[in-house]
Amino acid sequence: MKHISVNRHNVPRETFSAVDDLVDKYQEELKSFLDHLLWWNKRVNLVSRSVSRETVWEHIRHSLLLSQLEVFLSADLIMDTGTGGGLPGLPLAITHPKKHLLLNDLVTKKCLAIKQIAKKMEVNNIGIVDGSVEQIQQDQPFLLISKHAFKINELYQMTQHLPWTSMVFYKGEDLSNELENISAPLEINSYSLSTEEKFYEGKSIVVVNRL
Ligand SMILES: C[S@@+](CC[C@H](N)C(=O)[O-])C[C@H]1O[C@@H](n2cnc3c(N)ncnc32)[C@H](O)[C@@H]1O
Repeated sequence: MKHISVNRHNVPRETFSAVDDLVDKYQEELKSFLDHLLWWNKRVNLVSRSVSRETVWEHIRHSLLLSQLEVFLSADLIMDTGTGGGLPGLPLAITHPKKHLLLNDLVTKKCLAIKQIAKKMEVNNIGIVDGSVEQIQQDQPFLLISKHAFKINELYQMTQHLPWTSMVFYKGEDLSNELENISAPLEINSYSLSTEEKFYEGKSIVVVNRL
């Protein structure tokens, strides 16, 4: 696939340290989000029912890794599609109050739950977009992000009509089955998160740019 270039990078240890500093700074708010998420998870299936508090906390920290990449730093409007219980969108909104985040999910009851969480926590820099990402209408350019919800080609086909500037995926490192049927020229930068920490083994953040 000559029209799609894939460049691979490793995320350095300092990036994780910077995220840990951010977690320390917003410790109280992020712990409150964790409490709300687990409370709602008993009523609405937002994350796996059997998942431990510690693992959900890791997902929150994982969500924040994007905040260290230029593609996020330079974006004012960000849409998180397939957000489920608000990951990665809500932790990013909590720690970046000057950015505006739109959180989208297909399932109305998940959207209602995250709306309630944001209201209770007074997180005012978000909007909720209920329904399939295919149906969304948006004129303003934005950064499209998604964690563990879509394959690259799947989301690309569903959002060709939207003015996203880049798409960011939280996913594994093997992209071989995800680029078929994309005819447009793209540049992909894949940032490996594999470190000595078991949680991040085989995980990456993939940035897709239109050329
Ligand atoms: C595996 S969950 C991931 C949730 C969250 N991003 C996380 O990391 O915990 C995938 C989510 O994508 C949502 N989803 C599936 N198809 C969708 C679509 N066409 N438009 C918007 N959301 C969709 C599902 O409802 C589900 O909440």
